Amino acid sequence: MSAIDWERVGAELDDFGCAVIPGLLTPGECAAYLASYANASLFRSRIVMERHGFGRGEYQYFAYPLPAPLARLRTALYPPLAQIGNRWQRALGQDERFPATHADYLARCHAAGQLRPTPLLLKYGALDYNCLHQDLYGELVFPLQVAVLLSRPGADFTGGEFVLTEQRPRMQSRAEVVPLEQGDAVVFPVHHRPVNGTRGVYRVNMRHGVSRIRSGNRYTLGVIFHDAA
Ligand SMILES: O=C(O)CCC(=O)C(=O)O
Ligand SMILES: [Fe+2]
Repeated sequence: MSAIDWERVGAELDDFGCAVIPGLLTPGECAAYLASYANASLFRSRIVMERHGFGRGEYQYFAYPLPAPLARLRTALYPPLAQIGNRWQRALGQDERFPATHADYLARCHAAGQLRPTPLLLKYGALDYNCLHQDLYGELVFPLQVAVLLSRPGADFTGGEFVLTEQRPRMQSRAEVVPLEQGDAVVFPVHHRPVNGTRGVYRVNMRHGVSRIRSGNRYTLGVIFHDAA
């Protein structure tokens, strides 16, 4: 965690709308998260994506208390992301500021009736995919989130690329495909981000998803910082 170059992460988020943190988790940590998918007692709910028109595949939301390593990871990732989020708030002329610690942000969520944990594990098999979406779960939205690839591309699965789209006002949309290795994390905006244009700062709408898995199984850990209503 201490080795992460947050300057670079912030700059790439500004320039491209996403940034990769290589090797955020070790192969051993990835394997442990992946294995925990089978432990139903760790989760508050399981979603079969096809039933909701979300795509194909499934995911489970962790229950509170989160597994200790996950709680530590989310707490540690939050402060530098809150700084980037606050910089974006200023750029967009928004008044809301994110507190310095995740505990204080969660207290805000809880006061607003957003009480349920949102970190999740996603599981995809051959032909599965995740439609472009935004992880909004109530009024309070922390502007950045993180997804960690737990499986090995090329070995455990093929296809299944992480995809982001950026919808610019009155302009054509732009796509980014984010290559990830096992343990790499991608940081990306939950719903929008500021972009510097010739006539000042404007706001672009962001969505993320996963292209079709061609073969094998692909698992992801999703870290979202706001709780759900
Ligand atoms: O499986 C992925 O890479 C996407 C996960 C996702 O949608 C999320 O973490 O919110
Ligand atoms: Fe998502």
